[in-house]
Amino acid sequence: MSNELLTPAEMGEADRKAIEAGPFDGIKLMRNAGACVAREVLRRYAAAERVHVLCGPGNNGGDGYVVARLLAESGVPVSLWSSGEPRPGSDAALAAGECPLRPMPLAGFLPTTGSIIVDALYGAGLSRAIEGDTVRAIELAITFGLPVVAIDLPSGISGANGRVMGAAFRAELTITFARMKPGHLLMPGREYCGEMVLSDIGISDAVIDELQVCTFRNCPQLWLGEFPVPGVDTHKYRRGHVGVFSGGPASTGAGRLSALAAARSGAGAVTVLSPGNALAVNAMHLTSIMLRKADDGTEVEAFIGDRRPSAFVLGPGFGVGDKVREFALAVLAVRAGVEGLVLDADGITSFREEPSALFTAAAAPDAPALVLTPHDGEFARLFPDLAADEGLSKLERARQAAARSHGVVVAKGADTVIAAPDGRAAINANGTPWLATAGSGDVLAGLIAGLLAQGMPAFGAACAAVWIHAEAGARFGPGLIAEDLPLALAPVLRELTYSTES
Ligand SMILES: NC(=O)C1=CN([C@@H]2O[C@H](COP(=O)(O)OP(=O)(O)OC[C@H]3O[C@@H](n4cnc5c(N)ncnc54)[C@H](O)[C@@H]3O)[C@@H](O)[C@H]2O)[C@@H](O)CC1
Ligand SMILES: [K+]
Repeated sequence: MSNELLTPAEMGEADRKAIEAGPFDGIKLMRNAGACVAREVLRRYAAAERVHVLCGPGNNGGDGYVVARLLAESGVPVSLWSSGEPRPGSDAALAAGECPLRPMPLAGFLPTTGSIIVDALYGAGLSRAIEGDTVRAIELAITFGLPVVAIDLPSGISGANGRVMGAAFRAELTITFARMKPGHLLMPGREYCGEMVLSDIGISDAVIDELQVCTFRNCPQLWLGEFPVPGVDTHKYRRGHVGVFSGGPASTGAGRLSALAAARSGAGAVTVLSPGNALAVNAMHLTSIMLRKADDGTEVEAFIGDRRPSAFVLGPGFGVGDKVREFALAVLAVRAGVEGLVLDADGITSFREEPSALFTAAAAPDAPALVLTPHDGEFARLFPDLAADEGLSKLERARQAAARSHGVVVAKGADTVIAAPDGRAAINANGTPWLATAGSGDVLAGLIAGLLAQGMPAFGAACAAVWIHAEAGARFGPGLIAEDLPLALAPVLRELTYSTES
């Protein structure tokens, strides 16, 4: 696995363990890191008239001295600038000693057009806001419109949470080592990193395994082993049955989008549970998807008893109020057969006055899995204290929300975070702005429920759905509307299904 995300502290620990385990000591790891960066610079920026390497006082600067030496040895014109001397005896001091170029003070940094910048000022060790000469260098890079290649992280971006600390370089390319960090994927860090390259510098998987990391980049590797593939002897009810609650006559579309997505995801049957006064509207728009009246808890329970549904979607277009709470608690009270409840949109907002009722129901032993899919506003309604806590990253917020709610939390956005109550979390990285369209969240909710209904565990189902949804949106591209998404899921699902067979 190479999709673990390491905080800067965990990365430091991995460096130490790798050095202890050998065969590479600190300076050798640094030479490997510098060599990876130099290779990328030579390959991608062969036409650069000059490379300005900006070195900080720590090991990030140490990588920079290696890059400067290797580029100079390759005949590239290099200017070396330093914001502070490396500590005597450190690996960075050794790397500086091996570099034939003498650094000039960063205070005098003046680039020329046609050159590029290698940013080796601060990486994992950034501990406070950037200021002074570094801010000036960042401004000059912008003024001259120079491409920036960042080593490990663009200086000024926190590896832990992706925040800009004072100011930051906007890199065209960021080369990081061993594993990515949360700050590479959380916004705004992701935008500042530009294209990302993950380089192997000789830190083994065994060393990373020892850290028992529970934060991941969301990619198929994380959940493909749990992805449902129907056996040849299956029948429709073995592929799961999803119930989707519809809103009233004027807001039935959202539920139908969820229903379509659940059906496309491979669930064998889908039923729209509709208020009596919206049955006619729903009936006009449904073909393979079933329709059933559900005006109160008794009718929901009767449906569960008769049809043995395995997952539900509640919230899209439903309207805020008592009925949501009644239906959600009725579903969470089922003790066998129902795998999960996806609570979205109005479903989340309806619990704002009394979230503990929801969380307690989800905490009960053998309760169906709860999956919450809030965007920022909905998140703040259910978890106001976490949303207001400036000290928490989106990753930490989602993780705490999952622990508190006893549910899987899908904190949506350009950097969707999926967190499980047991502490696992994944940050999604294939998001696309084309998904920022009305109804796209309804499709996501249906997709999660469809995967849950087929027996996929809740965290995996949520991660898979987020990734598949984004992949489908990105492939469709311009012109995408939510109605297109259920069908656009098909090629992505097809590829995943066949890749599990190889
Ligand atoms: N052996 C290792 O540990 C390896 C480390 N590597 C590199 O080492 C980096 C981490 O090195 P370090 O832990 O030394 O950290 P950094 O080099 O990122 O920064 C630490 C130094 O910067 C200073 N500093 C932090 N924030 C500052 C600010 N806002 N303004 C001014 N000074 C500031 C600190 O006081 C310290 O001197 C990684 O990002 C990676 O590039 C790689 O060489 C691979 C091997
Ligand atoms: K850097």
